[in-house]
Amino acid sequence: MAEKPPTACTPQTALPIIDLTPFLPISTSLYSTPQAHLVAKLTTAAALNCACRDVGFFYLTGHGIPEEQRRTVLKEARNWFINASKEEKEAIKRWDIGKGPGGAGDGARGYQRVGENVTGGLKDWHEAIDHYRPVPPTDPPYAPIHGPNPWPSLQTHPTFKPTFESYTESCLSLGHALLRALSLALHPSPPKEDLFIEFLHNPFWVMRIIGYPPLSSSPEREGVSCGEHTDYGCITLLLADNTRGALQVRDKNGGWINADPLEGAYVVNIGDMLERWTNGLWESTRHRVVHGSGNYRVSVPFFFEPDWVARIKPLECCLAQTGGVPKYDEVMYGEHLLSMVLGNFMTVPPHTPPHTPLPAIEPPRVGGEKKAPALSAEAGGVSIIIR
Ligand SMILES: N=C(N)NCCCC[C@H](N)C(=O)O
Ligand SMILES: O=C(O)CCC(=O)C(=O)O
Ligand SMILES: [Fe+2]
Repeated sequence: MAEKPPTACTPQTALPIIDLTPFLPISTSLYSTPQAHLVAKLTTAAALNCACRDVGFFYLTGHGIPEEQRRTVLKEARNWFINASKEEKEAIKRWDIGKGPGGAGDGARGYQRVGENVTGGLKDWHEAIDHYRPVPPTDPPYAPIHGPNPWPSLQTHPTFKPTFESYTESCLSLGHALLRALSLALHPSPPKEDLFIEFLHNPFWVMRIIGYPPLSSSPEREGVSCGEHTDYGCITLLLADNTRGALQVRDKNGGWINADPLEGAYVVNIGDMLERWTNGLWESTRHRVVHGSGNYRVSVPFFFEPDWVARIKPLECCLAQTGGVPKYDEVMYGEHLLSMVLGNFMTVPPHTPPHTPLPAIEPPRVGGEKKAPALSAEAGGVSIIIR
């Protein structure tokens, strides 16, 4: 008789490590019986439930994406940020809605220079290329986020586009596998892996390719590289270079945990839609980037999201575990994303120094219980970091 999977959680002071192997397509050949396979899945699912409930962030191993592919993605990203000229960068710039050549511009896709992103009313100290799932040019529900994505020139960077396109495919497969595991984590008995299938016919996705110059290179030599926020969708698969001490995660006591890179693993966190589906059983955990060391840091978060038109409200099995009263209004995922994304940019005069407080903006939240993030309280780095 196979061993029973564990049920109790142990208290966490660091990010838990979750092995997804039992949910990969190859996994069927790894176990001697279907029963042994199920036990392995339930063991992973139980660990996932604890990780999502207690921390909201975890390291993911056994994810099936080759190390070589992950290294290549980071190499391409770094190469472009370091070597592309100012003109090459501006050639694929993001435009405010309708402000690009010939009325182009979706307000989201493309290159963003250092200081163009804002979080909680403050400028972020990073540059980035944002890509979104390409959608047909006139498909109404997606307006104004209509594709395609702008790519660096094939002449100067011929391997960039194929590298990121094949990486996107890998992340989508991984996203589906992880959502099956999360389903089982919420519904182990009887075992149910398909809670999310109806929301994932055509999963939306967002990929940010981010370059972080050292904060010491900012005119004010302080502030944050990316302000405190939650992510907007299902799950974030974070691939980052080996810089330590940059990404910080809020713990349940209001302190910060360093989410340093772990060789071969993804850093994964849950987003706003999972908080809503679970009726708050799993919170979409706040995090920020404070890149204090002297190198140029590169990261590539892949946001695996529900269908654009999916209507998200607490799931029955989660309501049953949380007193039966929904804490969140129903929301269409695409509307939530739009309201968040369009708040990420603000046209500011070029002479404004980074990290001067901008006019306060209320981050749009549809329903839910989240408070607007504090505008500047965290920027001075007064919080305690537990290592
Ligand atoms: N797609 C995602 N999650 N992007 C997060 C970007 C950083 C936070 C954002 N400026 C904000 O104000 O929310
Ligand atoms: O660069 C990182 O480590 C995290 C970036 C992030 O949180 C985001 O883009 O949403
Ligand atoms: Fe994030």
